[in-house]
Amino acid sequence: MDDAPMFDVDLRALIDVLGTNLYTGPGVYVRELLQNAIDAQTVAGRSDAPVEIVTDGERFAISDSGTGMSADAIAGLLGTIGASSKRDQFGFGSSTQIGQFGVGMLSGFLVGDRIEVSSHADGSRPVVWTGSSDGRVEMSDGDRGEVGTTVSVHARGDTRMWLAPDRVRSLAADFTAMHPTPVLVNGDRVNGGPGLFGEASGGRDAARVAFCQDEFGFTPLEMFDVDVPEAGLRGVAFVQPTGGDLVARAVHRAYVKGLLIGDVPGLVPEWAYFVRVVVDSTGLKPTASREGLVHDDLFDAVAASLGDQIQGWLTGLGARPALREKFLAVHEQGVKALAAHRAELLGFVDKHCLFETNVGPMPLATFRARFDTIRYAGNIDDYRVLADVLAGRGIGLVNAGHAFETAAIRAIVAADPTMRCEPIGQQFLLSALAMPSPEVREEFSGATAVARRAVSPFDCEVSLRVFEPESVSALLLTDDAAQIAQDRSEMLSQTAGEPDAWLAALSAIDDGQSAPSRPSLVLNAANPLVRRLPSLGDDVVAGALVRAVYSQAMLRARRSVRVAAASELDSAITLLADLATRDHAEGAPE
Ligand SMILES: Nc1ncnc2c1ncn2[C@@H]1O[C@H](COP(=O)(O)OP(=O)(O)OP(=O)(O)O)[C@@H](O)[C@H]1O
Repeated sequence: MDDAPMFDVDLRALIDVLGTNLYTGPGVYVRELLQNAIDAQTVAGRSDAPVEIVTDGERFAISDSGTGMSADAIAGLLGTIGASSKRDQFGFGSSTQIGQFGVGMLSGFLVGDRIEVSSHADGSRPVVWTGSSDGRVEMSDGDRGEVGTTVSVHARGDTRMWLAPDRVRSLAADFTAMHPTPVLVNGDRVNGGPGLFGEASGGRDAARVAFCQDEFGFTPLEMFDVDVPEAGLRGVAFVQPTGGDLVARAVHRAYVKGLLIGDVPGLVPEWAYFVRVVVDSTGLKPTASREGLVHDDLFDAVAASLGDQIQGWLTGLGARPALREKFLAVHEQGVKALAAHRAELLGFVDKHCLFETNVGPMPLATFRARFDTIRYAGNIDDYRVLADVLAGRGIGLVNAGHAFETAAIRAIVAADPTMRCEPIGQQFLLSALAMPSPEVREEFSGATAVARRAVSPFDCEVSLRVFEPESVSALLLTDDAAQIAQDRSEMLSQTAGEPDAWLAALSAIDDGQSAPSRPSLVLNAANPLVRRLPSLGDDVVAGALVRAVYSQAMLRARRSVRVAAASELDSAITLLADLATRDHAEGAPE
């Protein structure tokens, strides 16, 4: 069995795979070697001792005072790809160290062809191990005095930039910013300073603001602590001071055991788009590249828990009016937009987000306490037509003119079965406007019939009401459903006879439905011109007057006139203009 053939590994090819598929760039070698040094010191109980990097652009060397490795350990661990001392017998990663895959050291080959490890373990002879990217390894006696390890890499010609002191300094500083172990690059400490997670005294909050500005690019509106004990996670949530991007996935900053993982999407639920978090966790698992987190059950539990904590913060705004106002000034539309899809936001939107209503701006909860039914207009035109008239009659109306407001209202109502909700369109006005007296109705019976005939080419109902102001001769009330039905029937009639399968299908659907309500021309019996209708005695003139009134109502409702209707309306107005001017023109031809 011992003689059984083994895999030969083409190390160069393996390094290419790691470089192009696992890691985002050659700079990861700084991170991997730093992490090995910190892990070794953690195991040796010397986390407070500095890890020192010396680099001049040609040669990079990192020294630690960790456990060191004996010749046997080096042969077993470094000479065997995938071997790691950081997994237990069951293959589980260590709770204190970061590494576990046994490939990190290979990242040195991304920038150099030779890695030299000079190590001294307690009770063993110092040793030097050299590994080459062509797969050759050498071992010789070393002369290192203190226990610990120095790993050196010599730059390949094209990789010198990755060993440049400034570059190394910035990579090391980013990676170890949250770690207590002091890291020196060419003698200068690159990490430390007041941490994000210490006590409030000692500059912690200023450090948090600076972190948010540097890393997320904004000064937070508010910041608060978050923690998820089962993931050994602590963190800070920063609330964005400007409306965030609802579509882009927000990324958050994650550290594991104090070492940078990077930007991680999905760490908080998408509805909490207004928050960015920085977290440090001992339980979340880094991916093999260590530049992302494994999306396992614990990750999902963390996202859910952070969501709960952000929701708790939102709820708490109820008792903090000044901050709530600031928050709503930038995020009101955003949370309204998401409320329909996120039960977590509904309560907040219901209680605190203002909706325009015909009795002043107010949250829906306040509106509901005042009116037993949430009546809302689903578009702004309808709202404008209806708001004042209904307010005058004591009927509350919400402007749900933006699509997401309608959706938010529906979701809020759906969450509470005791609540009543009624979308209303312009036709609702018909029931809200006063009917004329029986005498006036009687007086208008003939005129109404003439009016119906006059507007019959426009597929329109005629009703008679009395309303303010008198100067308005008529209203054209068109609900969306009626308008859509009218547009569709017009489209069908224009294309009649054309063999179009899509239109045929539409027409088939149409046949199966009961006729939708048609637009209504509501004549105002209080208007002087309309009042003249019953006494005109000439149906042609009366018809022309109704069509002129219809044109005015069209203009007022900001509806455009269809081509077919335009000529009918044109001749009506010409007739009236002719009648009105006939007696004034001197010497003009008849
Ligand atoms: N500076 C060091 N001091 C002591 N031991 C070390 C040092 N660097 C590496 N080792 C040993 O070599 C092993 C292999 O290191 P390598 O970086 O390849 O993988 P790892 O750190 O175990 O896992 P990962 O691939 O996840 O980083 C380590 O498990 C550790 O036992």
